[in-house]
Amino acid sequence: MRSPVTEYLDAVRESCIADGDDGEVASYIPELAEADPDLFGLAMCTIDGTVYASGDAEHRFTIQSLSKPFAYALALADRGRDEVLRFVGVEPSGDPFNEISLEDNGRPRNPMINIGAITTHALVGPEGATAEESTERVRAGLSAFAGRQLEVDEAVCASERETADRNMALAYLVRARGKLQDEPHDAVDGYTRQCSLLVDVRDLAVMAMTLASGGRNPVTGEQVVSARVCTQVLSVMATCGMYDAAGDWMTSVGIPAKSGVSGGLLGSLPGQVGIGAFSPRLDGFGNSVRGVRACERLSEDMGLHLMQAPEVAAHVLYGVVEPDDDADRMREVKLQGVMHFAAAEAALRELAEVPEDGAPLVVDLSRVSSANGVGRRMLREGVRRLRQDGHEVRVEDPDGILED
Ligand SMILES: NC(=O)CC[C@H](N)C(=O)O
Repeated sequence: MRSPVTEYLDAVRESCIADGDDGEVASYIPELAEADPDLFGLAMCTIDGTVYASGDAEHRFTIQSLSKPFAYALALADRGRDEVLRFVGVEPSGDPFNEISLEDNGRPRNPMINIGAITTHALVGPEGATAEESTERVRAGLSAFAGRQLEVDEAVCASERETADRNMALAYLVRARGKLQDEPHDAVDGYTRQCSLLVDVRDLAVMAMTLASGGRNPVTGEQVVSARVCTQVLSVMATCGMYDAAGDWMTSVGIPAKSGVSGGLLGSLPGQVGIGAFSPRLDGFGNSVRGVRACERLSEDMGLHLMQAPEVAAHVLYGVVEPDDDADRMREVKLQGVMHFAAAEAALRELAEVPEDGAPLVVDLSRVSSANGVGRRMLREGVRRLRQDGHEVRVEDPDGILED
């Protein structure tokens, strides 16, 4: 059976093509100007590692700025958040991607624009790593996000190096402010190799889903970075990933995302989906025109906006069975769904209502699908207090939801 999801992606692609062919292929890197402007691929990866793809999904292109969130993730993993924040900020610049966006203290404003990404590249690897070691760690790290070994497109890399005056100038500026750990030439060289890694839209979808699932690659199962690192990266993508169109993007699409000049675009919706798109024609901000349209449509049709309220808490109570005088006088509180703060709060309120009539209580968690740290602590505390008040409580927890 051909999946309806694949057919849906085909329909989204076709509707974006029907909208016209505006936008220009990037030409400031001469090799990029050679791209076929009509290429258009779209892919989606789910949390269990299923990848759906449509259109030119096998075509490989250079990752360019889509590498930035992943290099940032590696720097955070290798040096820690506080250390990385000493060198690169997290504020949206509102500037184009190649602007001189420095704070008064000399820190680049964020890691998603060139000046911040060059600085970030030099922070990958252990303290004291050589420029070559950082660059190889970036290649290997991005490969782990993709779940396959990524290679550099040497022609694009050489082409960008020859025209990298502006990036070189940015690197010298940061170096002059004491925020660049490598020699400017080495940092730009490594960053350019990072941008020249070849990917296709499936890779992007898997990489995006890895960020969206707390750092675990859904296909290989490898824990690439920690969940805490992913939270930081996704937050910066949400506020800075689409350059000076970031606000417009967040309100209309509502998915943490990153774009790049070769025409790639990726979106990471925490816990739900990773999206990869490729179409080389760019708008004035340097974002893929068709990629943006496709994401707008996916978000609208599938209700993917991050700020849309989920309906978890209201349905936490599956039912209460009151003690039956004829039987063994047991009371049951049956809970269901995902146990976050809001759901656990509703459950605690229900537990607080349990009358002190001596009937033993069963708290049934067999329909609870998962709990986070807060949900678990709150439920445990509720049970502890009931017992302290003299209730006889048994917790039915076949999946070990309350265990760490
Ligand atoms: N926006 C981009 O994709 C820019 C990346 C490109 N390598 C550059 O440094 O200019």
